[in-house]
Amino acid sequence: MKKIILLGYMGCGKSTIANKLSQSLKIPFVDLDEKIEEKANLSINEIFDTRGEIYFRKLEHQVFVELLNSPDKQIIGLGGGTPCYANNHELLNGENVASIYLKASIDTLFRRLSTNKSKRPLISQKNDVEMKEFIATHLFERSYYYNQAQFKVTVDEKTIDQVVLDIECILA
Ligand SMILES: Nc1ncnc2c1ncn2[C@@H]1O[C@H](COP(=O)(O)OP(=O)(O)OP(=O)(O)O)[C@@H](O)[C@H]1O
Ligand SMILES: O=C(O)C1=C[C@@H](O)[C@@H](O)[C@H](O)C1
Ligand SMILES: [Mg+2]
Repeated sequence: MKKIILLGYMGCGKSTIANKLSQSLKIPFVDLDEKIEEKANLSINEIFDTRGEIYFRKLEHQVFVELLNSPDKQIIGLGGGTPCYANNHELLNGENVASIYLKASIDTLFRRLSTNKSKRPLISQKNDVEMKEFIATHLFERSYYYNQAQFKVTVDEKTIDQVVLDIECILA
């Protein structure tokens, strides 16, 4: 398998799990958000603030396609919204791709994101009540796209190592 793709809502653990999986499988990890920041030479927050979300979504699609077309074996951690724009969800079932949805509940996401929202422009200005409501609605709207992944791993109440093991079983 050339590309292992991890996807799911902000805070579900894509970057954390991909890093661990990368160490365990000895396959390099590429974080799509970081690649976009490199390419634009701006942080995600700066891209949203100065260029707007539509510009970001076009760049996100372009960088995702470039990564998929590269010949290297890679673990790719998508951005939280990647599968939901520009028909990117259709790329989750491409040749040589294993796509895995890291599924987290609203409560898990709220807990993780409320302590860590400054780098996430879609939620950075929201208070706790607004954020919980936003996550619930947004996750519901996005679930159709996340469910296009080939595999699904529930992450609630699991340690990072447990999630990594679950993924290794799927890939074995
Ligand atoms: N299985 C887990 N158990 C406990 N905490 C976890 C687990 N997985 C991730 N976390 C924690 O949840 C937070 C969010 O994780 P991470 O940044 O990896 O999410 P992400 O999906 O990459 O988010 P984003 O889409 O915003 O980049 C981090 O603080 C991380 O340490
Ligand atoms: O869920 C989203 O739409 C986003 C998630 C992040 O990973 C970044 O890609 C950006 O903040 C947008
Ligand atoms: Mg991440």
